Amino acid sequence: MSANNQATGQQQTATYDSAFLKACRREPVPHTPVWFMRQAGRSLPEYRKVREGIAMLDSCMRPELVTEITLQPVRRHHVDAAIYFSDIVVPLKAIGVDLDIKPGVGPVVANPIRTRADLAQLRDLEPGDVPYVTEAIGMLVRELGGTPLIGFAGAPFTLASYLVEGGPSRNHEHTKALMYGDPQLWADLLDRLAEITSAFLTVQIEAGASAVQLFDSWVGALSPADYRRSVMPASAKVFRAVEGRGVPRIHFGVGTGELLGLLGEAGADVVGVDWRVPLDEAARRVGPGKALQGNIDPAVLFAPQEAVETKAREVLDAAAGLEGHIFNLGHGVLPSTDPEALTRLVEYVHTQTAR
Ligand SMILES: Cc1c2[nH]c(c1CCC(=O)O)Cc1[nH]c(c(CCC(=O)O)c1C)Cc1[nH]c(c(CCC(=O)O)c1C)Cc1[nH]c(c(C)c1CCC(=O)O)C2
Repeated sequence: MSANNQATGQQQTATYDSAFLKACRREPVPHTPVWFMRQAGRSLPEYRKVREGIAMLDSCMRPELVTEITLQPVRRHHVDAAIYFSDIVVPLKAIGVDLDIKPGVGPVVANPIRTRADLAQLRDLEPGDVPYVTEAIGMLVRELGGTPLIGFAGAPFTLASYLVEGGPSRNHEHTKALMYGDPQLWADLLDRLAEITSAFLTVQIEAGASAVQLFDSWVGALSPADYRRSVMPASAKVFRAVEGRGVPRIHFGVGTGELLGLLGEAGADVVGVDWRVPLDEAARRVGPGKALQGNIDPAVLFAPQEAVETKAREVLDAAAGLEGHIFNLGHGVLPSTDPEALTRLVEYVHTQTAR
């Protein structure tokens, strides 16, 4: 057995009975598991301290720093899972795409992809392109013990949006122009991205990640018909590539109320829900055989504790009949969130649901 496979095996054994993985498998849980999207990051003073003077993308390539940042919210909040500290554009950077993450802006791409010739920027990702990922996950698996590590990647549509627009976009106009105007080039672009994303998730699983989340953050901009025709084949390809490894697959996007059924159909074991659709209604839209993750509005954390608990109670009540529920926010932790409000929320959910 290779050292990597051994790490994978050890991690899967140590974490198998965790509340988080049980909920992903829709088995009974000792308490509702909790983690937060963007739990590692600017809301934590200890994060801001270790990141001082280090650019975002550089920090993602330093295994010891990645390990420390990934562990910070686990230590502080006692969440039920860690999420690997990285970014959705890291695999693109690793294959040589000229891009950067600008503070307060997000990913910015030097040469946007809009023609067939531009596709040449996207070669296959090899494990050797991201040695720091394998190394950091190996360290994390040893440190985390029974706490599962979630690996992640950006989904083809969301990555395409950054690549085609050249940066963050409100209306995704260039992306949609390509999707509607040149369906063959669009399909080829998404297929390339599916290959890269599949390879990136596979590296994380082989290094010891216990679950993976595919972030299609901006796909809520599409109608169900367009999603099914122009995006779902590529996302489904990613889910098939990581199927059958005993590693649950989570699928999440913002504003995807009308797409929830399709997000599940694409191949997810767990569907992430934002705060716009209550979980009981989300369960009807997703159908049986899938767990749900969510879904308190991240802005609620700015209200007094009592109001946060009222909202958390509503989420737990709506989730009462679900086959499997992982408590989370409906999108990432906002940077100016009081970290103590997050710690108290974890404690509230754990005590309310202890069985
Ligand atoms: C769309 C998207 C991106 N990156 C990601 C997504 C999907 C999730 C989502 O919908 O929020 C995913 C991501 N990015 C980051 C993580 C870390 C793990 C975690 O969730 O704790 C994860 C899971 C770190 C990060 N990625 C980024 C930061 C902030 C930069 C910093 O701390 O210097 C962090 C902690 C940068 C980034 N990268 C991106 C954005 C929009 C930004 C924020 C820009 C800004 O407001 O400054 C692209």
